[in-house]
Amino acid sequence: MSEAAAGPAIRRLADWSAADLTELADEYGTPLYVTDLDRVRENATRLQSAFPDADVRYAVKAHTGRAVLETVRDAGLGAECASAGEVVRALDAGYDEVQYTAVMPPAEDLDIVLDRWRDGADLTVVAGAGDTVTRLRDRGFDGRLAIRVDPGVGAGHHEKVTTGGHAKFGVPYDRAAELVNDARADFDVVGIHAHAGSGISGDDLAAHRELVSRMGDLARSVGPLEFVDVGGGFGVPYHEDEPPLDLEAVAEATRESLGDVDAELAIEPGRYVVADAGVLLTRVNTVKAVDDAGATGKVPVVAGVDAGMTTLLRPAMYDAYHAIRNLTDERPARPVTVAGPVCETSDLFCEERSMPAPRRGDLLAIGNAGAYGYEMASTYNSRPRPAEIVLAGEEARIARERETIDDVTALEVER
Ligand SMILES: Cc1ncc(COP(=O)(O)O)c(C=O)c1O
Ligand SMILES: N[C@@H](CCCC[NH3+])C(=O)O
Repeated sequence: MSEAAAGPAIRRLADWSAADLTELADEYGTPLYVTDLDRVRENATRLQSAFPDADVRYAVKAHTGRAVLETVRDAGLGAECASAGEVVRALDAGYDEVQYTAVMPPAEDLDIVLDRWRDGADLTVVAGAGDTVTRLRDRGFDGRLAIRVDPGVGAGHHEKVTTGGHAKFGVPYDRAAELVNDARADFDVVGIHAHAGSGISGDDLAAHRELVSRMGDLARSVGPLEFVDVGGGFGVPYHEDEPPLDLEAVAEATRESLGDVDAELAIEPGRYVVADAGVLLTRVNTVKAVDDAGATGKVPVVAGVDAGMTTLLRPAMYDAYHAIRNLTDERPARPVTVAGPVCETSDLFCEERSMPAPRRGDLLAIGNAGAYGYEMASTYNSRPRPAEIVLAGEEARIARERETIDDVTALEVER
């Protein structure tokens, strides 16, 4: 498949039609996630084109909505799951082969996943601790097992999403070969696995090379395997002026660093598949002029919107930058702080960013909201989660209904 068939490497917020998004917000209300399934398919296809010899598994945690899962499955990717819930959702969405990467797995997760395995699901369990291997053995699991390794090298857009080099994830590199060989007595050991972290940019290529090279060495030391999984983490540009990741260069670096191994390469990207396929629409409800003109000489404005950290957590949690566009009007720029309705100081989408001064009623679009957006939404402050619309060709349809306050209290038990 050519690069052209898979679309350009990044879809910027400016590329979305303001008229179409405004129509959706008017019809379905705000806050509203909009996910373009055609773009999801393009991203999946671009990954397969860049890594034609690899098994590409979508890290479903980035966006686990059914419509996205089905689109990615139809594009031919597998599923990488981090919990029993994700495994169940991937199997229900029709994935033939599912990988469960168990992180400190609660007993209930192991029980649910192994029940599915006993029922015949084609599952690979990735264990990141000797203790997890023991628990799997104790539960009578003798199926497809991979060992997650701490590669000792990490990368990512923020320290909170850097996994490599953190003792939480994987078995120590120098103990991995022994664990793989021991496990062969009781399981069908099919692979080794490592993940550097999330949001890897071109600047992190050296860390990626190092991780892959270490995994190549490990693979050669343990003998034939079905796969060497070098994780996901491929980043997308969040700033308007950031270049897209050169996927071909990453693929070439991966092949070179892995060297000759008696195993297939596997990767498990999440963000890359869905980030630029999603926008979050939010309506301005409050505008405040702030007295202090500051160094810019322009009166800063705080614009209150109906989405908050409960809708899109990334700015509050990682200080993540998301592009913001006023779809209603292009007015002269001034320093604007966009703030949500949650009673937390960190509930901000940007602080004193130069953008057209919003007015009450304006519609704002927040870019790259397709990955770790809806999935990290919460009901803090008793705020119902937003609705999600999916686009496919000319069609727009509701994929997740807007929650209500009744939904938020539905599980409460009265005395
Ligand atoms: C084990 C594992 N695989 C894959 C991913 C997907 O990462 P990303 O969405 O950055 O591609 C993650 C998240 O960091 C992960 O922890
Ligand atoms: N949730 C993170 C990515 C972490 C992925 C899981 N290991 C983000 O939004 O950037």
